[in-house]
Amino acid sequence: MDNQQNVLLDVEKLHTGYRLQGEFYDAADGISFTLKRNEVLAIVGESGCGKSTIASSIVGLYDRKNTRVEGEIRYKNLNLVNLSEDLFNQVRGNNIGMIFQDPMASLNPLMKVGDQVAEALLYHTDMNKQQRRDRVIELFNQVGMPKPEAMYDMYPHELSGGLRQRVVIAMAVACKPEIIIADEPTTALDVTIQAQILDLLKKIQKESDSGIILITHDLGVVAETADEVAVMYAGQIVEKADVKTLFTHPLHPYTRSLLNSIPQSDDDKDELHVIQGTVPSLKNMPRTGDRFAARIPWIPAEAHEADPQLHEVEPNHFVRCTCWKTFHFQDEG
Ligand SMILES: Nc1ncnc2c1ncn2[C@@H]1O[C@H](COP(=O)(O)OP(=O)(O)OP(=O)(O)O)[C@@H](O)[C@H]1O
Repeated sequence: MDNQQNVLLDVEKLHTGYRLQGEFYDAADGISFTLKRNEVLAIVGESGCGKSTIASSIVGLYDRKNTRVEGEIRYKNLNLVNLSEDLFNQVRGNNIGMIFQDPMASLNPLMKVGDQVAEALLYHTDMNKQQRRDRVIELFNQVGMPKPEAMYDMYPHELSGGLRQRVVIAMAVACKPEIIIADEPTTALDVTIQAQILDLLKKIQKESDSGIILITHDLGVVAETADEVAVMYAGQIVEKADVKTLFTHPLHPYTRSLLNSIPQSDDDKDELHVIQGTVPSLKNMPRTGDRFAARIPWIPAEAHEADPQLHEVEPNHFVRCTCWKTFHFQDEG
C-alpha cells in the first residue's frame, strides 16, 4: 500500500499534446504514476514514446503556445499543470532538479563551471558570495570532481564529458531538491563513465532521501539503477512494476520484446527477437485499441481489448490490455 506521506509527486491522467498544423496530438496520453521518497522510478521505452514529454511537463519547460497540458501533476499543494511561470521558476531548481542528456547544452561555454553552479544558489538561497563558493566546492566534492577548488575556475570545454555531467548534476542538486529528473543522463557518455554517473545518482538519492525519475531507452541502465519501472509505448504506460518483477516476470508483449532485444551473452544471439516496425509518429499514432497490436500482427485481433486498460495483475504489477495472456513470439508458433 502507498504510504501517502512518502509520495513526492502524484501524476494523474496527464495529457500533453503538441500542435501540428493547427491540431493538438497527445504525446503523453493519460499518464498516471507516483514517485515516492527514496525511490528511483525509471521510465523506459523506444525513442518517440513520449518519455521526455513527461519530463518537460513536470518541470514546465515547454512552448505554451503550441503545447497543451491537462490533468494533474501534484507536488505538495500545487498542481504543476496550471502553474504560472513565476511559480515554476521557484519550483524548478529549488524543489525539482533537472539533468539532461547533453551536459554541453546545459552549460554556458563562456562561464566558469563553478560560477554556473553558484548562480543556481544565487537564485534560490540568500547565501553570500563566499558561502556560495564554499557550497560549490562542497558540491564538487560530493559529485566526485577531482581537485574541486581548481575545477571551480575551469570552463566547460576544459572538462571531459563525464566531468561536465558531474557539474550538471552538482547544479541540479545544489538546492537539495526533493525530486530529481534525469533525462537520458548517461546516453552521451562512454560506457565506463556511464556506470560512474549512475552510481553517483544513486548515492545522491540515498544521501538526500530524494526521489529520482530516470528517463532512458536503455534497459541496462534500468536494471542498474531503478527501483520501480514504467514501460511506455506510444504515449501510454503499458506496464509498471518493481524492477525485479519487470525483469523476471515481464508480461506486456512490448516489455517482453524490449527485453528480448538485448543480448545477454554471445550465446543468446540466435534467440533474439527483434521488434518489428517502429513507434508511430505523433500524427499517425493509433488512438483506439491496442497501440502495439500493429507490431505483433500474428496475435489475433480478438486477443486485444477494445479499450485497453492498465490492470493490476498482481500487487503493484500493472499491465495494459489482456493480450499478454495469449502472447508468444512469432517464431515460438
Ligand atoms: N515540441 C514538439 N512538437 C511537436 N512534436 C513533438 C515535440 N516534442 C516531441 N514531439 C513528438 O512527440 C512524440 C514523443 O516525443 P518525446 O521526445 O517525448 O519521446 P521520447 O520517448 O522522449 O523520445 P526521445 O528519446 O527520442 O526524445 C514524438 O513523436 C515526437 O516527435
